[in-house]
Amino acid sequence: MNNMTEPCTFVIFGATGDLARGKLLPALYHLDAAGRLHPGTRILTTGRRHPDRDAWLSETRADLSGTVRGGLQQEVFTRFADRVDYMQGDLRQADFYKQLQARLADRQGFPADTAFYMALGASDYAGVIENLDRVALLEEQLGWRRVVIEKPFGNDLQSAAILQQKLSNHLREEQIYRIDHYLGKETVRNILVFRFGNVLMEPLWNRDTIDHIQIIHAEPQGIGKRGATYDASGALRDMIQSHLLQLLTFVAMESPVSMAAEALHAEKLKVLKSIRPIPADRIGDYAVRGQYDAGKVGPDDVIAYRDEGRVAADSHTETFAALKLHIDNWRWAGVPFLLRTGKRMTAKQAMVAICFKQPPQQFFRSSHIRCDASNWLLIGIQPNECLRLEMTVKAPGEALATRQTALDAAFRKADETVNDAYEELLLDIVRGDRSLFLSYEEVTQAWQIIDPVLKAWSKPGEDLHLYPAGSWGPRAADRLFDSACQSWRHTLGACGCGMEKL
Ligand SMILES: NC(=O)C1=CN([C@@H]2O[C@H](COP(=O)(O)OP(=O)(O)OC[C@H]3O[C@@H](n4cnc5c(N)ncnc54)[C@H](OP(=O)(O)O)[C@@H]3O)[C@@H](O)[C@H]2O)C=CC1
Ligand SMILES: O=C1O[C@H](COP(=O)(O)O)[C@@H](O)[C@H](O)[C@H]1O
Repeated sequence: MNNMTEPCTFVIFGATGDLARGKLLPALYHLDAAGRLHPGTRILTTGRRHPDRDAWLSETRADLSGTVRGGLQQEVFTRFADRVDYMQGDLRQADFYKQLQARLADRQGFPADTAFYMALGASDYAGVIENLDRVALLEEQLGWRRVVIEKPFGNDLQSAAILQQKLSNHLREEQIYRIDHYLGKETVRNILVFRFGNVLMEPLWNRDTIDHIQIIHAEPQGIGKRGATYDASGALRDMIQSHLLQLLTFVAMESPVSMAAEALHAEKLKVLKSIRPIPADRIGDYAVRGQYDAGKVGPDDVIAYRDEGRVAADSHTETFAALKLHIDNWRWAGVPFLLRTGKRMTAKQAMVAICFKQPPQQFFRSSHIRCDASNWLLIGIQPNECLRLEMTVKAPGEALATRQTALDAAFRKADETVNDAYEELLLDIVRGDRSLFLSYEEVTQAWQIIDPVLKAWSKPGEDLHLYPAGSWGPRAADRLFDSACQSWRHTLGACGCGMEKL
């Protein structure tokens, strides 16, 4: 067994939802398969949709068959299923907590150390925690009690403050794990290693050589069955307030004094604090919103966002958001950071794309500046995890003709697998390691940045651009660039890293 943790109980609220089905349960299964879950660890899942354990388990088995690496292994699934219990109920009803308390208290093998996981919409967190405390489930006499809060932490700056106030009535800060699964991704943590484990890039990593930076997340999926949760959220809250701003901090921060939680939090917070506020009267110059219309993703015809289940027919919730930010500090003055995310886009790709400035003199070109002569560093996060450096080289034959070529570096060897983000983070919770979880200050600072945009987008308006499903989003997002030479990067393309796709 490798890195096995102590036995504990995971209680998952929202275990019938998209997050649990698509990410949390596969992560727990993978940990079990790898012998990283203690044999005594138990999982109590809750939801409304299924009446009993059998119904929940049968859906979970079908889900896992489609999601786990290397296909479902019956032996592992049997062991996994033996750990799991399910409780149906409405978590807005007080009775639910009495039943939960009874289920955990009769100690049907549930270890006392317990992590409560909120795989729920943001508006439910405070109520659940208050109720857990009411039935004494947060008391720590017998073992630790930790609460995992999914992003977004609140709905805006004000509600985040209210949520924090409510949590602190029931929990010590050390019990709160504000999760952002992007920080659990190995390719995201590799940004820190790439930056601070090599001397090569540091002299170039600033305003002198960098033209602009793009932080991109595109996915072809729509919102599936999570209409109710997503329609109350939107792309800005769902992806930018958390994941993309966290990626930005990794790209932009100064070297921390160590990789310990406080040191990382401090450097990330400095970056967030240096971001120039977006002026409320000029939102359109800095932010573009869109919503997917019907279209074609690959070979499939797909419906418009407004026709998805549990979405308001006149919804103005954005499924695409793009933002231009400036970091007003010594290193980054004058370098725009462009963030873009969208659902029902052409293809899946998350990456950081760093565009370097044009050479000061064009020896190998006609006198006018050519847009395609920039060097790019592309840091693939998923599914293509390659590191790619695009540069200008001489084209064979013609005198001084040039062309672009790429140096590709694999993130992993072909026979290595990369753990899911949630695998590591779930173990960190059990170990009590909060270094990859967010501080409250970071969360509020991130809300501070996007709050003016949220306010402007809370109303319907002509600035909500419909884009066909299967495209790269609305063309209006192009207007965020400062120069005609700048344009969005979409994918890493065929990266010659020799990596097999997981
Ligand atoms: N989906 C993803 O990939 C990711 C999501 N997140 C975050 O995770 C959270 C959950 O998202 P997601 O799973 O997508 O949302 P879903 O809408 O898919 O799931 C919501 C879950 O909450 C349950 N629920 C809602 N109301 C009640 C209630 N009154 N009583 C009992 N259960 C209830 C639902 O149960 P039922 O369906 O049985 O009614 C369902 O299990 C969000 O905050 C999101 O931002 C974070 C990272 C990734
Ligand atoms: O937090 C979320 O993330 C997923 C995308 O996660 P990834 O690891 O697959 O990139 C997104 O689909 C979801 O809407 C959002 O809530």
